[in-house]
Amino acid sequence: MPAKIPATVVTGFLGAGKTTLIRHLLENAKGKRIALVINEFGDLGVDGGILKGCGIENCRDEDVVELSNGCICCTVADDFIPTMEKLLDRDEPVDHIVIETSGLALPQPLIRAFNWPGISTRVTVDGVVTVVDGKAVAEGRFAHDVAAVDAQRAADDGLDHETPLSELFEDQIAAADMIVVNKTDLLEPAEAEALAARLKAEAREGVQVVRATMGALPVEVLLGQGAAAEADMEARHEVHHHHDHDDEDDDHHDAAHHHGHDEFESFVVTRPEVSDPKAFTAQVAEVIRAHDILRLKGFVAVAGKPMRLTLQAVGPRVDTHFDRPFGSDPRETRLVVIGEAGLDRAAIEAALAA
Ligand SMILES: Nc1nc2c(ncn2[C@@H]2O[C@H](COP(=O)(O)OP(=O)(O)OP(=O)(O)O)[C@@H](O)[C@H]2O)c(=O)[nH]1
Repeated sequence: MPAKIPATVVTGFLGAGKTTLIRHLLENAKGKRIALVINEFGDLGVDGGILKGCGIENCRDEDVVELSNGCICCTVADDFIPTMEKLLDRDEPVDHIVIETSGLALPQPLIRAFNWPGISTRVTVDGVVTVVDGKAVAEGRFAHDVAAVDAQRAADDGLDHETPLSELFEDQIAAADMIVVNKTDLLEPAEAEALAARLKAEAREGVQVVRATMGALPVEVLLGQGAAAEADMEARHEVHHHHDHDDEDDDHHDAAHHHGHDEFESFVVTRPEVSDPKAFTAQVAEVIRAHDILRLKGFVAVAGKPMRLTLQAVGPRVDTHFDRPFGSDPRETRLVVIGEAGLDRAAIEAALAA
């Protein structure tokens, strides 16, 4: 039987730097043929848009596959498995598969999917790489205190003291083989070191914690971990208490807390060309602040410029750069807005159109 194809799962909270890390990996793949599978939150396909046509030599458009919008634990049978099978059935096999999970997805259901008959004999999870926004976590935005939570749980089993965001973060840490403390350029060296030490203490035994800027890590560090993560799911248990009840309580499968993604929503805002990109960026920053938007990203059409302006905002920080000509895509501004459920869509649309 041929050796299993290794797959690396890249997970991490919204805007932590997953796409940036993958881009760096592709640019430095040293001839390795890598296929990408992308599971995005929001229906705009920004990450696919950034990675497709990225101009990187050994990254061909057909090597980038986007999964339909939605969480993998719901779509595994009709979307994820067929996508993987198609990839594995190619005449020219790839050397490695990299899967970018949605920044709001639990990694565990995806890893578990590798045990499905049909693919379990052909592919293995080489490693789960959890990318952390070092700046955000150091500022305590997704901070959590595992010891305190455990103490609360011990005191009252029926209570859920966690917010969805911190649960998600803990699940991503629990699933990791490697934790990348990214955005260290925004931290003092001592802060980055302290954060790395803290995450190491919270992670499973033996998990590597590395620091990075713009996800720049050698391919040898990221790939080839040989973890076979799908085979030791018990060690990577979800923090979410609801998964403990899955067997006895299947009726509640649709309840929001079962998935951890219904607490979030996203929509796309479309605008015509923008004449003053600086002013528009400031406007975006203001809207983010006013509406507690978690993540906003997409492409801006700037009057008189043939290139699209990529706009990326993580919390209050907005980055922009021109990436490539619009090509056959419509010349318009399209932004995906992601936040916790209850976003005031009409007000956000109005504010972005002002
Ligand atoms: N200063 C700084 N910015 C970074 C770094 N890494 C990524 N970024 C920026 O952070 C923003 C988000 O990066 P992405 O790579 O798109 O993050 P992501 O995790 O793929 O985001 P989602 O797909 O929305 O979950 C972009 O504007 C990046 O340029 C870093 O190390 N330092």
